[in-house]
Amino acid sequence: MLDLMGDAGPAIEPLPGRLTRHHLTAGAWVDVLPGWVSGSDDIFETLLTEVPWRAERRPMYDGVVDVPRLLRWYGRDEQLPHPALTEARDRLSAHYRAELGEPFATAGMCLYRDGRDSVAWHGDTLGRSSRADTMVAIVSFGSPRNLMLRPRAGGAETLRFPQGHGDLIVMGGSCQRTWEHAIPKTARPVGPRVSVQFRPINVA
Ligand SMILES: O=C(O)CCC(=O)C(=O)O
Ligand SMILES: [Fe+2]
Repeated sequence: MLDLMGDAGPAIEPLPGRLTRHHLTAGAWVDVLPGWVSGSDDIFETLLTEVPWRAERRPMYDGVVDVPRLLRWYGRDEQLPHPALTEARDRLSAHYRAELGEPFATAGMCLYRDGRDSVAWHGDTLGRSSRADTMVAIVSFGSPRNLMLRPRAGGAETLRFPQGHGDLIVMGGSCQRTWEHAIPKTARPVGPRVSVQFRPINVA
């Protein structure tokens, strides 16, 4: 999982011509590029140790439950915790500029401490993404976990996209409105994973 060349710094490959697009139903798509960021050990270490992770609690039924992952959200003008993440965001913005029509701006981060941490089925439908096509680009660091996708309309099979150290997945088109995604819990022994989600402004 971790890079063999431990002291090699992060390197971010150019995006043009390397992404594979999967067209889903209803105008949704995902682009994938495994191993987009190499030499990611340094980024992962920084994310684990320097991000001020927060535990959240949310109302559920008649009680309050712990959100099963730690969170941190970086606004448009906030310095990201590692320069390679700024470079990743800027490369994504440049590559998708024509199709997206605006840059990626915010960075949401999740820390899945082990296989018991997860995110339940949902679409990122707060803000403009409830009505309009948009993109959410996710870069993963650390232990691999599965990102699952299923159409809201039901019917089609659930799709599984394994997300490992340095992998990129971009959900685009109507994906947030017409499909749902999840990171399921796993009984396999897995170490921590951090995901960094880049979104345009007013998409969450
Ligand atoms: O961790 C991931 O890859 C997905 C996180 C996610 O879906 C979210 O924060 O909205
Ligand atoms: Fe999400």
